[in-house]
Amino acid sequence: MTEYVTVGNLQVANELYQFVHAEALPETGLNESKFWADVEGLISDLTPKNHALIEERKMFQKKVDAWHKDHDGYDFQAYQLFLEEIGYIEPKVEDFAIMTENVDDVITMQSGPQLVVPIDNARYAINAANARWGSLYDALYGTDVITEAGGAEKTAAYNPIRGEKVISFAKAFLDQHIPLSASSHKSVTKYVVINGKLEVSLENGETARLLDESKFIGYRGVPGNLEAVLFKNNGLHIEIQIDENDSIGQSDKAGVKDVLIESATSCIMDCEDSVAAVDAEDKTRVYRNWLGLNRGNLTSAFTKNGKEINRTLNPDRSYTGTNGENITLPGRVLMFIRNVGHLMTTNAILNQHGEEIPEGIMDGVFTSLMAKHDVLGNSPFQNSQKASIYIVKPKMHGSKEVAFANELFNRVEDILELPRHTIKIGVMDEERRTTLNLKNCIHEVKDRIVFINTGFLDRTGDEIHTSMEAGPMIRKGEMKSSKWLNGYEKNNVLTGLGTGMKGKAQIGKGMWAMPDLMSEMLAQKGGHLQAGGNTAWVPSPTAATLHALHYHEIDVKKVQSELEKETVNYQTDILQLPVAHNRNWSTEEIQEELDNSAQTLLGYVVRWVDQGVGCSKVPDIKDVALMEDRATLRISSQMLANWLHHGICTKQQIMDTLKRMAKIVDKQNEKDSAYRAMVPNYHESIAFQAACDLVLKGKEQPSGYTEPILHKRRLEAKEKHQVKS
Ligand SMILES: CC(=O)SCCNC(=O)CCNC(=O)[C@H](O)C(C)(C)COP(=O)(O)OP(=O)(O)OC[C@H]1O[C@@H](n2cnc3c(N)ncnc32)[C@H](O)[C@@H]1OP(=O)(O)O
Ligand SMILES: O=CC(=O)O
Ligand SMILES: [Mg+2]
Repeated sequence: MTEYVTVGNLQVANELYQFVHAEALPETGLNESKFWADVEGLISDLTPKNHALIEERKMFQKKVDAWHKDHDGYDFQAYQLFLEEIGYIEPKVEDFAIMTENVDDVITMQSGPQLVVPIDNARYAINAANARWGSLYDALYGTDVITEAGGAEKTAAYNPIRGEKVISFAKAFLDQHIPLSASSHKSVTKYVVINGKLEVSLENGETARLLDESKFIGYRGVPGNLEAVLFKNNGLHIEIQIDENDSIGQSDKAGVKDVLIESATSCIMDCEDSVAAVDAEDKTRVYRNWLGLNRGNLTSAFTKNGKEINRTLNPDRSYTGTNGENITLPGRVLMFIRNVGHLMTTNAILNQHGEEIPEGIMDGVFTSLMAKHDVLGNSPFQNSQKASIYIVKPKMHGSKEVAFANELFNRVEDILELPRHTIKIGVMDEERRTTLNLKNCIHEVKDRIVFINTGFLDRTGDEIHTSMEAGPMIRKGEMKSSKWLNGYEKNNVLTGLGTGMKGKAQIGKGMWAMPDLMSEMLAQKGGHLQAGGNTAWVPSPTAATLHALHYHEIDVKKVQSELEKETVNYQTDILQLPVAHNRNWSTEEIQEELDNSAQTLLGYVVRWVDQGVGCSKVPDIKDVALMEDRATLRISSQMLANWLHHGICTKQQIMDTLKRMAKIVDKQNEKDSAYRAMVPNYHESIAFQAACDLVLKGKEQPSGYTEPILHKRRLEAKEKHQVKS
């Protein structure tokens, strides 16, 4: 049972109240009683508006459902007109350009990878904050980018054959982007600095310089005996590390022990898709981690490979510049915090009627309160050089919901005594009504917007749910190449550019959801830059280091300058529903689709409900490990619900499939001592019941979201098993 403290007319969970009182509020310059009184006023003013917006979502869904039921077949013109008439497609605002000020250079000047991390996991969150720099040697050695052919297996001890391949790849990368005036980095025997310029000795006895000398910008050590050489290409840094005594450096002609890559320039500390936080206890843990990141004192102690590790935030990096001046580069990423959306309520605070308050309002207040410590300089580190707070707001439907987020942020700034527009917003374009009205959405926050991003996973879930009554959907694997999705991606970039985002805000692309397929990522994810994205999401620091290589190859600003000339309207494409017209799937194909969705769904849900893990790596039926989160779960559950609704499969088939897949998932988790098997007591397993609900009640879930069922079942599991998170 949650214990509450009465604060004015609010009931605040004791755990949260004590945290705010003792840890979050001190040194913010805020008066505690005024703060709570202001929060109470905010909750009482904005809760009815929040609820009204959720009601409006239901109203639209009802009308869309009814339209499809009334219209056999798909008449595009009629459908478009209908959406306009009901206000689902809004009249477009006049042209405008965003006006956001005080935005960090990472956003306005640099293009680079964006890492996402569940903030409830301190060990991962600190790792993410430190992922600004990554070892290219480690990223290559540890992944499938380097094949195991020819004796290059990943062995427990260092495999010099694999090591050779890694070094060769890294030096070829240097040759491509930091070329020498002659020969190759592979032939360098010494790097030295002479009169502020880099000079290299080659194994043939000759010397060379850089083809473009401006790419050398600094060093560590002394000019004749360097420890590090610093380069800049396309706005991103590369550091060659030299140490002849190091085990790798010893075997290198020039003593090179590693090539460090500026990797994730920014990171999203996530409170949403990747997090399982269902009550005051969980939310306080989330907020405490965020506070620690803003105060610079978050730590995590753990044992890895028999070694005790105490992980802390990395300091900035120092170099000597070419004119002998000191250069300092950030040692950490620029952090955004992703709040939850407008849907859920939380029992961490109850209002004057004893009702749960909207969780998004609570996140807005508290994540900004923690970030005020960064604005005030209450940390040895600095996140924003421009005294800004960066919040990503997900899962908003249409411009009214964005206007609501703006109103919330205005009010929060007033409560926290922050200048107007200190809080910047990243708008996730991941719901259909936002895609169709993106320009209007951006307009509502034109003074604080710093990013738009295609969250194509949630967006796919919303596409399925919105058109549930239109017919059975195409198979999951076909979604990525479907017309609507392509149009959605293009519309996002062109709308961003059309509202003046080039050089002012990020136009982001979505997650690489196959964390172990790095070779494939290297082959494909450059496409995000070619499409005009100046950032794109990666699931791990290693992926960030590898994805950073794309930004050396492609100058996104140039790509964007070309795209800015395009004036295509993609609305017609966006409205092409992914309904399967050719439905002659074989029994095997149908079963394969059911198996695939059921396996990843169960593999994710069982850890969420029983263990409170919000993001997991789950093998699919082909044994490819997939990043699963609430958005991918939304797709799987809505797919199954859609096929069930249209009679492509029966309830019995779904149940048989879930039960069969539960056995496989149990087997996959057999080495986890904390795991609770779902088989044979399906009725006892709260996780299995949650999985069933997600499919069988999927059609009724608001916008097809998974969190109402996940939260309810997790709370039930915590209660039943007396779990402390
Ligand atoms: C639709 C959307 O909203 S997408 C956004 C939401 N998704 C995410 O945020 C994905 C974040 N990624 C993750 O949570 C993880 O990478 C997972 C769950 C996919 C895989 O996790 P694991 O199975 O533990 O990965 P794996 O064993 O390969 O690697 C673990 C190591 O990588 C690190 N790591 C993995 N992912 C991350 C990350 N996102 N940030 C920082 N470090 C990370 C861990 O700290 C750990 O290193 P350590 O032992 O030194 O601490
Ligand atoms: O949040 C990201 C998504 O794809 O959904
Ligand atoms: Mg999402």
